[in-house]
Amino acid sequence: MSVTVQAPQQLNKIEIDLPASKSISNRLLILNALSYSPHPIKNLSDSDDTEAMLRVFNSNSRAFDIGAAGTTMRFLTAYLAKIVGEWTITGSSRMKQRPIHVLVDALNQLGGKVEYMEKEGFPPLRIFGSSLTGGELELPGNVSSQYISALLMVGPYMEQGLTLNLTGEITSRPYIHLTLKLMEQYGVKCQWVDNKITVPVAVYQPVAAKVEADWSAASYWFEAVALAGKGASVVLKGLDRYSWQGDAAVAELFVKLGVKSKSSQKGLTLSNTGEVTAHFSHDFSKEPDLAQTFAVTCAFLGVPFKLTGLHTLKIKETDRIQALVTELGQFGFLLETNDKDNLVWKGEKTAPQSDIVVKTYKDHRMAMAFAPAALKTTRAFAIEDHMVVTKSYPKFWEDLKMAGFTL
Ligand SMILES: O=C(O)C1=C[C@@H](OP(=O)(O)O)[C@@H](O)[C@H](O)C1
Ligand SMILES: C=C(OP(=O)(O)O)C(=O)O
Repeated sequence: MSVTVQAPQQLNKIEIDLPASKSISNRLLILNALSYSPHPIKNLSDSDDTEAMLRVFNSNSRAFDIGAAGTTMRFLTAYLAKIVGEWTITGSSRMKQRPIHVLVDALNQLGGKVEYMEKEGFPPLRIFGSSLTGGELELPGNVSSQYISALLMVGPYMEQGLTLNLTGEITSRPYIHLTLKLMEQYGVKCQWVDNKITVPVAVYQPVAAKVEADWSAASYWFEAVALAGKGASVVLKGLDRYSWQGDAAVAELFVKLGVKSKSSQKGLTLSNTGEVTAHFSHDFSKEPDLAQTFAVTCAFLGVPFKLTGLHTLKIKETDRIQALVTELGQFGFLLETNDKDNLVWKGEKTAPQSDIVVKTYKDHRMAMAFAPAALKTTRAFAIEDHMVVTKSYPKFWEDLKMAGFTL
């Protein structure tokens, strides 16, 4: 299935109810379980990734399939390693290509027993849950922060607590910070000094927690306002400028692409100032999920760019570096990359292909990053397998329609 996207003439007086953050939802589900919380979580995400986590918690089975949800796979692996019993956990074909050995090695060193069921280093896993001894451990911090968050949340229940010495350049740092802040909300305070994070032996205190709106999802509305031109505006209801989500950085970053934002009682109002930078460069190692939004926005605004810090993009839902090169290429943008950690556009263009169908590669962010580009194309284009958006933003297409897009 695919959808053809046509944009409205203008974007004005639009109000959007953003989805709840899947990152916060999936952390709170683990923390609620570990604290035996009687409180339901308010505003829980309705994304596939959170549904996958809920299915596990509501199941009597010992064998779980979490689909394409990275956080669910990583957080549950650590969680199940401390719940007595024998468990298996698998996922989509892509999930079986996303490495997990850093986490598995760590759990096995901390007294756990986790085995690979197929390919060494990748899901599916067999987990023999028991009490974990814990202690001090060296761990690469430059592959995925999700391994670190997974271990930290279970850390207070390890016999000796947990001390992680992170090696390499720490990637996706704000997500680790988010984990620590939520753990603190449940009464466990850790210490993070330089590359060392220390988790005390402790017991979580249940709290009535509420999930914030998702800042990564907000990025597609910043993009739409940027591409719609001067005078465009959108209100993102209930979005708070002060958030522990690292992707809140999108607000500051989009100022360079002509979008300013202002908080009000309603939420955050985005408006287009018409002031756009001549060149955009940024290191996305703290906000990897924003890279696609910026690549597409800059290209369609005609702003040459250099995006760096993209090393984790190759092991996400798809190889996002290659996917961007190929799909922006269909529109005539000639991108360059070292195929490792950067993406560069020097402003070179050729004629776009006719009858473009954007491939999404089972990646929600490919669909959502390309849809607003319709505001800049003279011919409508299609997006393939468009319902991939349910991974994080199930009502994305409904919201676009509300904003005047024709699908
Ligand atoms: O902890 C989290 O909630 C996430 C961490 C990031 O992954 P990496 O740490 O693998 O970069 C991010 O890309 C993902 O969407 C959500
Ligand atoms: C990378 C992402 O998710 P995950 O790693 O949790 O599958 C994402 O949502 O962009």
